[in-house]
This record gives sequence, structure tokens and C-alpha cells, in this order.
Amino acid sequence: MLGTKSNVTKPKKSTGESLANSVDKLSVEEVPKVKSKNLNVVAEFEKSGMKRMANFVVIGHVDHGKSTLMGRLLYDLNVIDQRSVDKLRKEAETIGKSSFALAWVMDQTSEERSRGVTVDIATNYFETDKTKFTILDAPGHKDFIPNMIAGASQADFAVLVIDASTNSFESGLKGQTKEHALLVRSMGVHRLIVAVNKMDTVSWSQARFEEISQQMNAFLTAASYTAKSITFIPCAGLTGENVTRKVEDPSASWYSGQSLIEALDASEPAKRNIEKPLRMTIGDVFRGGIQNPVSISGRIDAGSVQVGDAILTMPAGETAIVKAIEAENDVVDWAVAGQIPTLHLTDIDPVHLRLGDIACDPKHPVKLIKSFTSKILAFDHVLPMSVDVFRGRLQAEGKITALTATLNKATGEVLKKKPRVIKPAEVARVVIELERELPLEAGTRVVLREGGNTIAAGLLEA
Ligand SMILES: Nc1nc2c(ncn2[C@@H]2O[C@H](COP(=O)(O)OP(=O)(O)OP(=O)(O)O)[C@@H](O)[C@H]2O)c(=O)[nH]1
Repeated sequence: MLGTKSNVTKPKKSTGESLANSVDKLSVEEVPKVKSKNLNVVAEFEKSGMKRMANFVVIGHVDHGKSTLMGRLLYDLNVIDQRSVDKLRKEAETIGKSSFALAWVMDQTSEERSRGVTVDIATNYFETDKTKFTILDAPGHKDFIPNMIAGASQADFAVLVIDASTNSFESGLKGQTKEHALLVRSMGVHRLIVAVNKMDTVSWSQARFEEISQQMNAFLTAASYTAKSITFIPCAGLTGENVTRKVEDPSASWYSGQSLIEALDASEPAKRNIEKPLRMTIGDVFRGGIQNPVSISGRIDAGSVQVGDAILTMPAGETAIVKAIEAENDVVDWAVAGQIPTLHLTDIDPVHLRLGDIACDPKHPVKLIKSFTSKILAFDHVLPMSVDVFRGRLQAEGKITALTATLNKATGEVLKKKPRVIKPAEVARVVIELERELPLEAGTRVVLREGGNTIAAGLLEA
């Protein structure tokens, strides 16, 4: 199993006992009245020395080595053990694809394995002394761009993997290399680490590295990335050179720069948005028996929560009290944005808690809205039409009522007002009316589907 290592600095424990055990022993009558410690969670967080966090999406043309590179990173950082890799290698050999073993660390489902392409976003975690990273491994196959966008919408930066081998870089340029870089930019990603990969296949040629860096730099700066937010790193995922350790190959003696892990660690920390009002997407709802309180778990997108807080669940509009919190297998007093805690609740009927609902701060609730403007990236032809609008797992039927403008992918400038149709890969602004209200606010990501196909991904503007 992949996952975070256990030596993480955690928020202060309130008891040493596992919460699951302690609540098992309580009956409803015995549940003590929840007392808030009224902590200043922002100050507590700063004192805690909790590591900074970064989420990144891995993009690039099919077969340029994204999964292998990330598998290598996880393997070399001991997130995955030798036995698991040996097992994967054996499995890979039985179907004659032994070089794919490292990639399988990332691509874990059998469908992905038999096809040899990543079909969904694989989420993996690793950490250095300074930072906790989440990798969102995006598929390079052109049919799977919607999944890449799902990853990009959660990313602080992107790692663009480029195959340096003869002709591969060039065919990638005609393929998804540029397209992916543009798409993640239009979804708000500003920073790129360009991993010039498979350098072993070109004998660590300095000329090749420079040729690729220069061409990509010209393209990326024209696409509104700033030169100082792009870092080029030569590496080889398969051999592990310049991933977590320096290159030993004498032909690479010209390079004295950062390794991939150093570049990752040097990246600016993600903003946790702790000071904003609480927004937590409910990913799971459970109850361990009649006497146990109802519990929810999910990622805190913004803000913080502490024991004793009231939370409001939307769209139900019901409040609950946070009786206890668990995060990273510990009982804690508080949790902040970026963490995925379990909240044990009282004073709420579980019928008001559904997957995809939003738990928020009752003083600053997320609003329920029925119409909005969205910047969308079209995957298919988009017209004024009926669509299903998804915010995570929440869904409502709706209609695109107006196509306001098509936009420049890189700069957001208006290209054409009131287009009659938005073509695949175009970025545009549209107005959407919903049949029923959804909890949405500026900055929320939505997906538009029609007849079971994803036709666009959008960012709510107003
Ligand atoms: N020589 C060499 N081969 C590599 C390197 N990295 C990856 N490969 C090979 O390139 C092929 C594709 O690698 P993947 O990691 O599956 O590529 P991907 O970009 O994740 O592919 P998709 O998930 O299908 O988009 C495999 O055969 C790898 O073994 C490298 O550094 N050097």
C-alpha cells in the first residue's frame, strides 16, 4: 500500500487513546457534553510545525514516462517497499512488459495494467523533511483529458514530463505536451517543473537537454507562464538518475543543478487557506453501531475545525456539533485545510449527511445558487443545451443558457463574443441555469456532462 509515512508532525493529541475504541464504550446517554477549547487554530497550526503541503499534477504525452518517474520517486523515498516492486516486476514479466513495473506502482487497477495506460487520476503521497506531497498522476492518452483536468483543478503546480529520446520530444510536441501545458494553465496552474526524462537514451547529451529546454521555454512563456516559474530538470525515471540522487554517468558531468526531488522541495508551499471559513467536502459518512455518533470524513478545502465547533451541512442546511476529530490515525483537537480528517458528530440525523455535501462554517455558509457564470474548457461541441452539472458528487440538471465569449487559453482575453458554438479544446465563458440549487461559490470547479459524456470542465466565476 502506498501512503504517507507515519513520522509526520501532528496536531496536539487530546487523548492517547484511539477514538474508535473510546466511542465504542459509550452509549448515547454517556456521550459527554462537547466542550470547545476555543483554540486559535491558526496560531496552533503555526506552533505545531506541521509540514507544508503541495499537490501536483503530472502531465505529458502518452508514454513519455510519467508513471515510471513517479513510481521511481515513491520507490526511492521508501514509500513502496522492495517486495511490492518485486511482485509488480514479476507480474509485469508474465505479460511481457517488465519495464512497466515501476509505472505500476502508480497505475494500480487491472484495467490500467492490461491497457498499459493510466485511465484515472491516481493519488499518491510522499514526504520529504520539509513537505508533504500529493501526486495527482494524470493520464496522457487523449481520451482521458477530463481526468487530467480533474487533477489540475486540485494542483498547486504541475510536473510536465517530456521524453528526450530521438523523435519522441518532437512527436510529443505535436501530441499532448503543449496541449496539457496550456490546459493546466487555463485551469489556474502557474508553476511548472519540466522533467526532461529518459536522458539515458540520449547519453545525457547536454545539447539535447538545451535544445528541448529552449524550445519549451519559448512556447511556455508565450503561453503566459513566466520564465522564473519554470524549472527544467534532466532525469531518467527508469534508472532513477537525478530523481532523488545525483547522476553518476560521466557524460552528465556538465550538469550540476537540482535533482527532481530538490526542485519539488524548492517549490513554493501551497496556500492552505486556513484563515478562510470552513469548507469540507464530505467523502464518507459512517456510524459504528447504535451507540456511536455519526461520523463524516473528507478533505478540508478551506478553513479549520475544532472540537466543539458547530458545522452546517449543505445543501441540507442542518447543523451538527463536532464531538471529536481524528486525523492521520490520531485523536486531535483541530484540523486544517489540506487534511482529510474524520469528524465525529452529535445533534444531527444522518439523513442530512450525504456524500458530496459540504460541511461549512454556519456563520459563513456556502450559498445555494441556481444560476452562475463559468469559465469552461470544452471537451466536445458545446451549444446552448441541457447538461448535468456536477460539483464533485453533487449533481443537478441544468441548461447552458448563453455562450458569452470564447477566451484565449493562455491569457483569458475575449476572442469572440457570443459564439454560436464552442469547439472541443476551446476555453469559453457560459451562463448556466440549474433546475435545483447547489452549494456553489466563486472558484468552485464543476463538470458538465451530457448523455453520460463529459463535455466540459468549468470554474465558477460568479
Ligand atoms: N530508457 C528509459 N525508458 C523509460 C524511462 N522512463 C520510462 N521509460 C519507459 O517508457 C515507457 C512508458 O512509460 P510510462 O511510465 O508507462 O509512461 P506514461 O507517460 O506514464 O504513460 P501513460 O500513463 O500511458 O500516459 C515504459 O516502457 C517505460 O519503461 C527512462 O527514464 N528511460
